[in-house]
Amino acid sequence: MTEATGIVGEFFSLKEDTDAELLAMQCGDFYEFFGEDAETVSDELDLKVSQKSSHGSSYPMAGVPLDDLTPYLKALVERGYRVAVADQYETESGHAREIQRVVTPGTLLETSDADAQYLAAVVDGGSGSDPRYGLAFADVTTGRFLVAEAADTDAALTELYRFDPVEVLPGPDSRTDDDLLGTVRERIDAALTLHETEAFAPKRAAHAVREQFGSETVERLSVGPEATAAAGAILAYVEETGAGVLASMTRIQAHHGDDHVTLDATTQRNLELTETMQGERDGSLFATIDHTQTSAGGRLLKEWLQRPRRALETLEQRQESVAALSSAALERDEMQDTLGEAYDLARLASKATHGSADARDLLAVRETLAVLPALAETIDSTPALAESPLAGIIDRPDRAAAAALREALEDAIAEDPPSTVTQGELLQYGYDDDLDEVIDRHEEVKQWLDTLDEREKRQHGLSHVTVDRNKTDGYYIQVGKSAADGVPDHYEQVKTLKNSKRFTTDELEEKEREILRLEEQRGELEYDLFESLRDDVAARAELLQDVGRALATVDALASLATHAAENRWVKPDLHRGDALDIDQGRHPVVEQTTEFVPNDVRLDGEDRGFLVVTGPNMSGKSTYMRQVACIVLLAQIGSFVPAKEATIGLVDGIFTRVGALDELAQGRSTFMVEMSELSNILHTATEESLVILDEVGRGTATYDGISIAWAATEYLHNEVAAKTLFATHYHELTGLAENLPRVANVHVAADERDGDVTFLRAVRDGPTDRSYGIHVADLAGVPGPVVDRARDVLERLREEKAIEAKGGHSSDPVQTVFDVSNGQFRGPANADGGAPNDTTESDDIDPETEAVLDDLEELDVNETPPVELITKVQEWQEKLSE
Ligand SMILES: Nc1ncnc2c1ncn2[C@@H]1O[C@H](COP(=O)(O)OP(=O)(O)OP(=O)(O)O)[C@@H](O)[C@H]1O
Repeated sequence: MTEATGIVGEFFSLKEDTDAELLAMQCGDFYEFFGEDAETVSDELDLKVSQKSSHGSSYPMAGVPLDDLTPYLKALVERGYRVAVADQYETESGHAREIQRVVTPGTLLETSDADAQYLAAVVDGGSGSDPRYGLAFADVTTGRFLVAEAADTDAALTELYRFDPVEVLPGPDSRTDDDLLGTVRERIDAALTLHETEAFAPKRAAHAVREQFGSETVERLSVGPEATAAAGAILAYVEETGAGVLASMTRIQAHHGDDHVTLDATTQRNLELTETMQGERDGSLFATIDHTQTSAGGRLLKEWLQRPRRALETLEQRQESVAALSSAALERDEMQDTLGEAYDLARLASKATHGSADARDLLAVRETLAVLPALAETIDSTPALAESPLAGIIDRPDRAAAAALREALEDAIAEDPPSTVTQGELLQYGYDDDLDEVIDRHEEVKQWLDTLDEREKRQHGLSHVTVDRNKTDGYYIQVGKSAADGVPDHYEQVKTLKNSKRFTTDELEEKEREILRLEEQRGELEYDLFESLRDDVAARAELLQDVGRALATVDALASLATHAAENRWVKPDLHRGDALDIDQGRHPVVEQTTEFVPNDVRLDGEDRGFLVVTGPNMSGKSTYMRQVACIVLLAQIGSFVPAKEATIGLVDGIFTRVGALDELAQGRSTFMVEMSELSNILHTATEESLVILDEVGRGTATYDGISIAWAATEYLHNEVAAKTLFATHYHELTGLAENLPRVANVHVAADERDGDVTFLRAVRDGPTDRSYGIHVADLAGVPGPVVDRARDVLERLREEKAIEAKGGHSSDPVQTVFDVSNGQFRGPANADGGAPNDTTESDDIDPETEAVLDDLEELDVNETPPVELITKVQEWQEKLSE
């Protein structure tokens, strides 16, 4: 094929200069895609492909009209493409084209989605075995910019999951980090972009960050070189893609994991914070409690849920506001109505800095600025609200500056401006003297033209006269056929129609020239004035962000108050101790759709820190445990909680391990996932954490499962000492309460009468006596013979098996035996006259088994890391099966 020339050749040569996957090149009134790009675009967006010939070859071509590019770009970027845009501009010798910007998922400004749109960078600065991460997150649509640090891969993933970026820029060392990137690919729906490595170079990055945010700010942040490199890389990337929004990034904030409750990625998913396990928004905790009126308020509330706080003072302040707002129903309604008038100020600020805000956007800025004093008025005139922290929230932005900007816009922008910015009618009369002069003259000529028909009728005794304009004929006087013969001599005919004739006159032509000139003059003058007004607004980006933040905060608090008031939620008492006491708690999401049976939860740091939750399948164990996690989480965003009364000791992290639904599809064995999640919890949870374990050990053979569950319980109890709820079908575990001082049993009650099970959903102290699993199988329609056979097998298992168990006090291990046949513990070891390991002396044990038993005896469970324990158990199993 011969080399393409002409515009196709130009397209390919521009394409070579960019690493974007697609190129849209302006050709006159269209943006065109050629070659493979045309085919991709046509497949994705259903565009028609035609052929363009160049130098004897033909090339696929697809195009979109100039004004329609934005929605197409948006659609392509949302499908994960990076699209370069080459604009055409005039030169002395014709025109030229140049790539002005590259639109990527993280730099797309034209989003209509209310969600935050984070661009993330992650830099690994540690050594191979000791990684240390720096992260930066920027939302170009709102100017929000944060840096964070993470001590290991899991912590880095937790932050990434928390911010849920749409595009991730891995630093040079992170690109080969399969642990990190593999999980990012699996769990986060983000485009991975390999940006030039120089952008991550420490010196260059630090310089960029100082230039953008000022040296002082950067020093105050005191983050390590990795986080600075990540921040610098983001700045370089935003600049290079040509998004033109750097000016809206007015502030850099450090996100300190320590201020927030640790919520690892798995937990965020398990608790269905922002979407359900099936990926739906509806049914998530966020969707349930969201009554915000503005998209900024919704974004903030979601951020609160994803980043619950640890600081008691912050939480109590939020609680006070929620309490005040929930007691003042009428005023809250009024404030929510007022908030309904607000637009997304942070996004408008970004549009202004980018130069894409039109007059309607500035009008939106003006209207939203007016919301602030309106809210302040309601707050000030309502004692309960005025005395709450709300008053301070409203006063935080510079209100005088906000009022001044609003007034400036009030005097400037026309009441109903068009969406184009080049054709005038954007500004009010009186805003600018020169403009007023043009407007006066323009109006005068318009007036002259508007009244011309009447004058012509009167002066020349004509009937059926109209004056109008169109593209081909310009201004004309149209006279009905019957009167057309009587027009004066100076009328010059321009066109004959079926029922009329069109004329012009010298005077009309002159006025036409004048009005065109005035229109152009007015358009240009207004555009210049508008641009400088827009620049003024852009220069106040930080103020707009402050006001936007204040409105969003009030909106989010009012939303919490609304939900609390409508659902009878109560204000929890927060404290720094261990006790968790929930009286008649409910699950915040399940209670919306079910006649919910409330349940109590009581945990303390002394004799009740670990609850083993048993109960039949389907009885409500998972719901109960999730309810506890959700209530604690809600309390730590400052919300009220679904309960009659609650006292909540603040936690530093919430960890969950619940049944994995979809991991198999992602190519990892369920059991492997289960174990790595367990391992993460055992390593990371602390004494101040809340741990929720649902059926740990289920993914493997029963005895493996029990052993792991058993060992994990001991470790969590003895070493970690976290507040834990552990639901299990292994009834053997209920015996642990006898040996481990902080373990207590609770069960979800069911009533069995005449072979029928009724779920009571009530949680009671003590273990359950049966599992009812076979009953559920029966309920589910498993064939009769299978159910009967299962009963037989169960019976036999109960008769034949006994499990050896080890108690808790590491200094003085207690040997106990749980006898499944009678559901009782036989320990301590020699309580029934013989130690369980008496059996090792039996004659028929082979040497391999004996070796395993010796090994087992020697192993100190409390001193052995859980993962090693698991490996050991697997080793023994293999030996025994040999
Ligand atoms: N307190 C409650 N009040 C009303 N309905 C409840 C309550 N708790 C649970 N449910 C309902 O009972 C059903 C089963 O609950 P859940 O999944 O928590 O049971 P489970 O004991 O964990 O089951 P399995 O052991 O089979 O996993 C769910 O549909 C849930 O909505």
